[in-house]
Amino acid sequence: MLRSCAARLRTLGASRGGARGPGAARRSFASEEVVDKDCALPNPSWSKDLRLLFDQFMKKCEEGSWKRLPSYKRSSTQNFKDFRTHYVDPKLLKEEQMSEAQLFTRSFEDGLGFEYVMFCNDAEKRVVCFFQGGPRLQGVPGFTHGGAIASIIDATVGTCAFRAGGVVMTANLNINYKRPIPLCSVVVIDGQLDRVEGRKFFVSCSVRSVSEETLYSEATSLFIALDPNKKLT
Ligand SMILES: CCCCC/C=C\C/C=C\C/C=C\C/C=C\CCCC(=O)SCCNC(=O)CCNC(=O)[C@H](O)C(C)(C)COP(=O)(O)OP(=O)(O)OC[C@H]1O[C@@H](n2cnc3c(N)ncnc32)[C@H](O)[C@@H]1OP(=O)(O)O
Repeated sequence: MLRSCAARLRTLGASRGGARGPGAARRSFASEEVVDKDCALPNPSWSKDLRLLFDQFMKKCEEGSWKRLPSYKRSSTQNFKDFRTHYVDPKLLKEEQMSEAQLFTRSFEDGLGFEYVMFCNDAEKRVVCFFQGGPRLQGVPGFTHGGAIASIIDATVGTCAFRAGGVVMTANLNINYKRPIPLCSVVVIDGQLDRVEGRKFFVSCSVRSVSEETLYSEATSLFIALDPNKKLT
């Protein structure tokens, strides 16, 4: 069992699996069917700016070089199950806690937390994230909390590393906060895989205003592809 999981996790990098096709993902959960909504699609809380950027990049997807990445509160893909089986020590986690587990950046009601959509261009080794931070992400009055900015940066550069290297974890994330991000504004996070050294994936990104006039933050990061033969805990 573990060996086959390890083998599947090893191939995850090649398949760059993880995300499923667009639309809802179905999971049978006890008797009723749980339908996980694809959160990377417009909802009424999206501003005009966010919708415009979404429409622009959906057109690029039609041209073929970019791909929209679906995003769910919970992932029930085989990759995710393999990750849990292989790396999560059952003694550390209680089942009832795990049943409540959700992706942190997808754990807020529409419009209150992280509203975002990511597009990837594997040929250019880039992931672009359009992010609208809601009112529950306030740091100093009127501006987005630095930890919330770090979370969406981690998710964006992490997705960039994941597309190239499969199951990765953040080893290092350095952020220079240049200008505060006004709460509820839309920003463009442009992630770029800079180099790969063995299991080390170096990814950088900028966080800019929609007009590109304001550079809010810049970050560098190191992600490590997990070694299935090494325990995490
Ligand atoms: C991921 C999902 C899995 C399932 C996928 C399915 C569906 C999901 C779909 C999409 C997912 C998309 C993207 C994911 C998005 C975001 C990812 C979020 C990631 C996180 O939010 S994750 C939480 C925070 N993260 C941690 O909780 C990690 C704690 N940490 C550790 O668990 C270990 O630390 C680990 C595993 C990182 C490495 O451990 P290890 O034993 O495998 O590797 P080792 O230590 O041997 O280092 C190997 C080489 O890296 C160098 N190195 C290591 N650390 C360094 C550092 N800090 N600075 C400079 N160099 C460093 C060494 O110096 C050596 O270099 P050299 O080879 O040259 O000697």
